[in-house]
Amino acid sequence: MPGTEESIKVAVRARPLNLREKKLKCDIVVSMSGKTVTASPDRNPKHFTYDYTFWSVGEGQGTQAEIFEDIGTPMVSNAVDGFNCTLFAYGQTGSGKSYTMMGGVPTDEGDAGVIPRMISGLFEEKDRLEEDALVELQVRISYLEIYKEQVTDLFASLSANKENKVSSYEL
Ligand SMILES: Nc1ncnc2c1ncn2[C@@H]1O[C@H](COP(=O)(O)OP(=O)(O)OP(=O)(O)O)[C@@H](O)[C@H]1O
Repeated sequence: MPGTEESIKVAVRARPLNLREKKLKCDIVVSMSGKTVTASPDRNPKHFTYDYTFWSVGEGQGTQAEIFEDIGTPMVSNAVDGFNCTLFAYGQTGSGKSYTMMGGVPTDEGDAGVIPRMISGLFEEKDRLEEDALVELQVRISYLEIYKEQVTDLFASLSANKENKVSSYEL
């Protein structure tokens, strides 16, 4: 991000155990302290340091609002300053990518993910700057999924594509 030492920031988020994992009485095999994540803390611990860590395992911890505050807000202000920004979610299936990016229960505002929060923030900034007649801003958005080396345009099925075909491209 401009104005900071590193142009790429990496965050890790732990999600709560799901029902299946609870039924199986699975153990949580990571711990977090500050920016350090420890894998297998009880035997053969391995430490990894990130720019941000979000525990999200207990109630009210690592909330959607905190993720937006730490990651989304600086990206909105950098985008408004004219820099290209990318937010990229990576993780195995069921690890919480969609929940982090888009959110959970649609009717619960507190559950909204980083994308809807960033879009609101972006348009608030756009309105504010245009009201002051400082600039005229254009906003362009694309929404892509990369799965098994296939890039899929997730907006394609929502737009004018009447046959409901999703555009995708081989990498
Ligand atoms: N931080 C979290 N707090 C509460 N629930 C979460 C959290 N992260 C994920 N979940 C829940 O875990 C489940 C799996 O999450 P999600 O669908 O976001 O995973 P995913 O990585 O997008 O999976 P896939 O790659 O299979 O699409 C969902 O029911 C989601 O609501």
